Amino acid sequence: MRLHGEVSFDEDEEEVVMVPAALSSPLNGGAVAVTRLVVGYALTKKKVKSFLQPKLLLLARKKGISLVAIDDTRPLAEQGPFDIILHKITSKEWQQVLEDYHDEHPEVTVLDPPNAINHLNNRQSMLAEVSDLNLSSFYGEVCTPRQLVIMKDPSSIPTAVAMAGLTLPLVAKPLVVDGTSKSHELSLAYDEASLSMLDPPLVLQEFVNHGGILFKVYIIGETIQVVRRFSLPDVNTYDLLNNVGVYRFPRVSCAAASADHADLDPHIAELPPRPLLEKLGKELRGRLGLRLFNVDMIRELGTKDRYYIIDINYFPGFGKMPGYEHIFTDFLLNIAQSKYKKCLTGG
Ligand SMILES: O=P(O)(O)O[C@@H]1[C@@H](O)[C@H](OP(=O)(O)O)[C@@H](OP(=O)(O)O)[C@@H](O)[C@H]1OP(=O)(O)O
Ligand SMILES: Nc1ncnc2c1ncn2[C@@H]1O[C@H](COP(=O)(O)OP(=O)(O)O)[C@@H](O)[C@H]1O
Ligand SMILES: [Mg+2]
Ligand SMILES: [Mg+2]
Repeated sequence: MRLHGEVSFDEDEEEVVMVPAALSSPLNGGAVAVTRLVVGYALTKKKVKSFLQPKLLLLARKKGISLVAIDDTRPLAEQGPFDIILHKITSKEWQQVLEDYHDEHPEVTVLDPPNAINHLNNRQSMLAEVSDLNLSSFYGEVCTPRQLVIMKDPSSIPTAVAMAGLTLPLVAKPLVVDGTSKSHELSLAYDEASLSMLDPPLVLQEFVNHGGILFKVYIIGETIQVVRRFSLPDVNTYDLLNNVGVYRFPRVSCAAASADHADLDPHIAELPPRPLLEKLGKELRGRLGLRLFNVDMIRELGTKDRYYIIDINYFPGFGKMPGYEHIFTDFLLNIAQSKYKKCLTGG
């Protein structure tokens, strides 16, 4: 572990060690840690605006965390040194730069490793990781809707759907998730014949009625926070019998507008039990190899504890989370603290 400074002694003759982390407990021999943690970030302008809010920057500074913009016009190796690199850039070039840099600097924590993030850039591999969760002993069952991947030939879709036995209506989602607005252009299909109007590659996912409320489960390291968001309305039999075609629908649930204070049916609005969320978070961190993500989860209408994961997002809009600045800065310091403790114990 690279120390930023050197051992020195303050006026109380206390050994003061400059370490790249805020250690709340005294160091060996009673030294008190002085903190400085350097976090390099590679984020789009839009993300910088939504995530690096003044309240985060202020608290980070108070906690001895320097947030440094990575200059993508200069070699990464000439920048830093960094303790942590935080990023959300989808280009292959950036991924290669990051992987080469990490080969040279294994001591730098990359949040999160590009190869783990790539799993979420495809709506098939995204959910494949969580299709066989077995959490039923933790207050509920969590699964994923049945879905079918269509790579090409739209005319083949109606037959493929009939062969797969998928139940209408279906949500059509672009297969690739790459941060563009196109990857969020979703449609609802009411009948099989209309499916041939769709534009592969896509995934067709069975629509699950869930009372129009979705749970956004945000995960930052070991911290989990769940919020309610408005979602698509239920589709009843009448709708199915009296609608044909494929309908594009706008982005509904990423709006910051929370449904947490809406007047909702308690059976629909009741949050998933905390033990379930804790177990789910632990499972997903392990399976996905990620520490910064969220999960769109719905409870099937009429059930008490049957949940479906319908979407997983890397480095989502944490800025919308109440109190995110405290959660995120503590998360960064905990990373450095555990690295430094490992360094002290040779672990
Ligand atoms: O896909 P969702 O569920 O709308 O979540 C979005 C999504 O993560 C989006 O990222 P991207 O898929 O466009 O790359 C996030 O945009 P930013 O990275 O600019 O923040 C949104 O913030 C997410 O919304 P939410 O945080 O409500 O899940
Ligand atoms: N299988 C589904 N059943 C019911 N509603 C769904 C389903 N899939 C998506 N939705 C609705 O569409 C919204 C967007 O779908 P999602 O998979 O989260 O795409 P995005 O990555 O664009 O957020 C969800 O927030 C939810 O409201
Ligand atoms: Mg979503
Ligand atoms: Mg998404």
